[in-house]
Amino acid sequence: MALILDGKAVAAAYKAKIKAKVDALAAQNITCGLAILLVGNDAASRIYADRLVKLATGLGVQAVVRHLPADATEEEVLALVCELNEDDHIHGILPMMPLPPHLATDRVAAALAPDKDVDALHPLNAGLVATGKSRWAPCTPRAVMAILDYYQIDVSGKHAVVIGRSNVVGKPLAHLLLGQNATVTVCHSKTRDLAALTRQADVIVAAVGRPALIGPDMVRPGAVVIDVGINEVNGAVVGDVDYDAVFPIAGAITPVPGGVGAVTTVMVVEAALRSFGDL
Ligand SMILES: Nc1nc(=O)c2c([nH]1)NC[C@@H]1CN(c3ccc(C(=O)N[C@@H](CCC(=O)O)C(=O)O)cc3)C=[N+]21
Repeated sequence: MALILDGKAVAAAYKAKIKAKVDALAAQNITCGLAILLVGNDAASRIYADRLVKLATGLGVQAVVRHLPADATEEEVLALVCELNEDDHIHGILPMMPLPPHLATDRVAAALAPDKDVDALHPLNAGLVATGKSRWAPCTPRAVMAILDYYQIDVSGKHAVVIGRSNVVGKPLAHLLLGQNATVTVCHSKTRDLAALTRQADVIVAAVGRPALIGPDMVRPGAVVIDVGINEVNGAVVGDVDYDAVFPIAGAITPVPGGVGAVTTVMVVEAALRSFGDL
């Protein structure tokens, strides 16, 4: 029987701090603005954008979704990024990943104003995260670390196995875990015998986007299982972990929904507010 790591409880602690900050800004007639740049129709990105707009609005932060069609040209995307960079009412910009394959993610990332770059996509910010010099890692890895911190799960000296090597989740999360003195293994689609590695893990983080990727045979009894996946299956949102099967074996586990995702959205609003100083 696993301890359920409740993302909503973690989120609540941050929401209170965000609300205080937003109220202080409102007293000065300042409204924080977040722009979500969505190109195409990725399911996880749509779910995320909807959640973000609801959360931000509820907290008094103005969130706008700028939606471009899946066949938008790179020039159109870059022009929109430039417009948002120059818009004084916009304090944070979040381009949803993945971008459609015909777009060069690197060039879009490099076009972001580094100060408005909510998910540390700009190479300057990514480099600072990799060298352990930035408080503003991408929002999903920060959400994972916030959950571990809230439940006082110390990763120092532990073996963390991260599955997924994206620039928004796997890679930066590996850096954050290293910063907390974990021994980190990063796995991906070319990894041989994934189960042999996950069975050695004290902490498993699944960030792939494949339902039921992690089954009970892959988890050492007592391991901490963090599910970053957001998949739509028959209209329901599920993660990358076969939750019901893994729950009896794990020591602690994040549900989906109500786990990492519930904290990630709060991290975005926090990051949008960062130009106004620390919370
Ligand atoms: N640059 C970038 N950064 C991302 O972090 C990123 C991205 N692009 N593209 C899309 C994926 C997906 N993603 C989600 C995060 C939270 C929820 C979320 O709030 N989930 C809630 C509710 C789900 C529901 O509606 O049931 C929950 O898990 O409790 C969903 C999806 C972030 N991603």
